Amino acid sequence: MEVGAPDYLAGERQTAEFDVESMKVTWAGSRHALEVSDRMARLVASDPVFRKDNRVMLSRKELFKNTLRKAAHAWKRIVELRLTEEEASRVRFFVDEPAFTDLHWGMFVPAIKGQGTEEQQQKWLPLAYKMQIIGCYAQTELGHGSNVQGLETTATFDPKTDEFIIHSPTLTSSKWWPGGLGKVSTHAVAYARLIVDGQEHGVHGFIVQLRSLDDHMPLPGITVGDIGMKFGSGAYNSMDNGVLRFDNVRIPRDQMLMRVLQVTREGKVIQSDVPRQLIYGTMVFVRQTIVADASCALSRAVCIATRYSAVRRQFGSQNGGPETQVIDYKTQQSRLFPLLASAYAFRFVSEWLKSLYTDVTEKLQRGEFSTLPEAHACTAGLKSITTSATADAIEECRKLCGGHGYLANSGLPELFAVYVPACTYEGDNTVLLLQVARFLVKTVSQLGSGKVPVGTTAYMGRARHLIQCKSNVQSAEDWLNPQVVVEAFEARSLRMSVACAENLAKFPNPEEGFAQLAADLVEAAAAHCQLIVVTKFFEKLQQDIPGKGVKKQLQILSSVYALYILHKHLGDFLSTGSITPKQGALANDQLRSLYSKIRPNAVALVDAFNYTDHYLSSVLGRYDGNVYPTLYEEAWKDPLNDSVVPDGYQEYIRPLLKQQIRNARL
Ligand SMILES: CCCCCCCCCCCCCC(=O)SCCNC(=O)CCNC(=O)[C@H](O)C(C)(C)COP(=O)(O)OP(=O)(O)OC[C@H]1O[C@@H](n2cnc3c(N)ncnc32)[C@H](O)[C@@H]1OP(=O)(O)O
Ligand SMILES: Cc1cc2nc3c(=O)[nH]c(=O)nc-3n(C[C@H](O)[C@H](O)[C@H](O)COP(=O)(O)OP(=O)(O)OC[C@H]3O[C@@H](n4cnc5c(N)ncnc54)[C@H](O)[C@@H]3O)c2cc1C
Repeated sequence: MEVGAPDYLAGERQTAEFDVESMKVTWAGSRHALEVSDRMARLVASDPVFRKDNRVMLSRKELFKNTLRKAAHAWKRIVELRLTEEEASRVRFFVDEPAFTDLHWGMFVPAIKGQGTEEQQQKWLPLAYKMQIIGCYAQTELGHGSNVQGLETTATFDPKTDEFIIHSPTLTSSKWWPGGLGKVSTHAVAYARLIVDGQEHGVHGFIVQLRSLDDHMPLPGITVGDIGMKFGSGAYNSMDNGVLRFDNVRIPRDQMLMRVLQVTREGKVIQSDVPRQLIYGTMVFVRQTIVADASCALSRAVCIATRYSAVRRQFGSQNGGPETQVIDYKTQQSRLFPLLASAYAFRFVSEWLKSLYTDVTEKLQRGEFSTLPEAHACTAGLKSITTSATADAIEECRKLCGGHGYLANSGLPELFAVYVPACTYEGDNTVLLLQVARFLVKTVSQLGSGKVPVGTTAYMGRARHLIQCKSNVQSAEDWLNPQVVVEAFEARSLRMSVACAENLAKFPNPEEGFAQLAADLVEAAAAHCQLIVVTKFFEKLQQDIPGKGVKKQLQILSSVYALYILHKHLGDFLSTGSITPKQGALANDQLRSLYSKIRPNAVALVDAFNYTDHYLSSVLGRYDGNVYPTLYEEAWKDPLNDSVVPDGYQEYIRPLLKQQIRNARL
């Protein structure tokens, strides 16, 4: 905010009962992270190349070229200022425009790191780090995305030349969707069925050069292009999602990523001690980062809706006084505050997931693979529930802003359009929950075998208690006790998983049973994942959290998150007998009183996200709350208002009006 400019939300900020600066540190993860983030946000906001207010007005070609310009400029600044990787990734984040760089840094580099041998990493990573090559992740095909084993592209070893021949045998084997592929990438990690000596060895990753490093023309045998416009204006159309076909393209043998499986010069196939599933490792990595992205997108939408709800007034004027701020309506609070609590919940669960991922990666390096299934289930499940909730929440925030939320300059329509594919990419959310369900059913089936469940399924080890326990909540106050809440969530989750396992046992063919019960299995999986989010929020509160009133606010938010989920899924809690209808009603009473506690802190709680006006790009979410004059000013900037009488008047409006006059005379 400019120094001396009026702050229309100052009154809201004065009622805060906690230290906002300390909350900023907690949200960012550390003082260092906050400092880096803050510095990079300002660097981007102050650079005119990164302006984005005109994005939705640009044609696809202009938008795309502008994205290239921004990406090149960002890289130039990163090199000039010698930014660290942490700083560089914050710059890309605040530039806030989907681009080929997301896939280069987010998937191409991690795929080589995770699936390449030491030598392969040494050869390719330095080139990628300096952006002397630009890469994408080419897995999905026209015919198959979820079913990775169903991919049709082939990689056939030719022992005569020591090469692989990469080929697209059918139309449906065309690579379809990879970001950065359409117009930019020089290289791809392409996934194909490995064939050696006529034998198939499953799907593996291959580094394939696509375009000349001299003139960017596709290499012989490569057909490549963009797949076309996507949902919304601006939005994800800055990305060149691409189509790619291979016509017997030859690559050297050492361009197969060989950490999991090696093919020797003689054509021998050697399985290393690394599990096959590591071929899916890049997806595990990215799913984990997508959970953190969910908290960013959600907090951004909530920040806009909260500030605007405090500015906007409707009805309730008494004796000519001001009308009621819409944030004071209980219905507005019951729709908005759970989303605010969810933003914090997703932030902390993503922090935890990152540490789990780091831990599992270290173990994998040491040759310990036992925690991989849990890492897969957690990343898949949390990716699924956080992205679904966030996509719904962005749309809810748009509605919370009434008519003005539908204006592009509210920032919400484009945020929704950019965000919503997160429910599909990196694994369709339903398909991912089915993976979690498989893991849960397996865990339940092993309960009697002496194998003690660990990690996020440790609670299943108390199955005997959880299957019959009764919640002892007697008052609304009791619902503020984390242990009471967690036990209700554990009982609900365990009972849903056990019910699924029992029903599955009735089918002679387990796969047929799994297919028939899929809808119930998905609900059991979601219940388990919600339990994880609730538990990790409460566990966060066990840590030392400095700053006046900060912990208190987080306690309130954690209870709001948990009781909101309980209220939303009351049917599950009641049908499993985890709580009684009376206890459900008490939870709702508690939720209502918690909303009143959030109310004076709401604006400060979104200020703690520390978003610049540039990043928010929302007239409604401006830090200073100066909404109406800005909306009015912005309207006149629309190209339609360049002339008072519109183009087309002479051809289409005037003749119409004249004709009406003639008709009227008749
Ligand atoms: C800095 C960062 C920035 C980030 C920027 C990013 C920008 C984002 C931009 C957008 C970018 C978008 C980019 C994109 O979109 S990239 C494309 C993303 N594509 C997908 O996500 C495809 C989704 N499909 C799959 O993952 C698999 O095919 C599934 C899993 C569905 C089935 O598979 P399959 O038919 O083979 O499996 P199975 O069911 O027989 O299971 C077999 C066994 O394997 C285990 N298993 C399965 N999966 C994993 C795993 N992952 N780790 C460890 N283990 C795993 C499984 O538990 C089972 O174990 P067990 O029961 O036998 O013990
Ligand atoms: C914006 C965007 C960017 C992308 N970027 C990349 C990229 O960079 N690289 C890349 O390789 N891919 C990329 N993808 C592809 C993406 O990973 C796939 O679209 C995704 O994995 C879903 O696969 P699908 O499209 O085959 O969906 P489908 O599997 O065809 O899903 C269609 C419907 O079928 C249901 N369904 C499918 N299987 C089952 C099942 N077993 N049981 C029950 N229901 C089922 C799904 O729930 C869904 O409702 C991108 C996609 C998008 C939208």
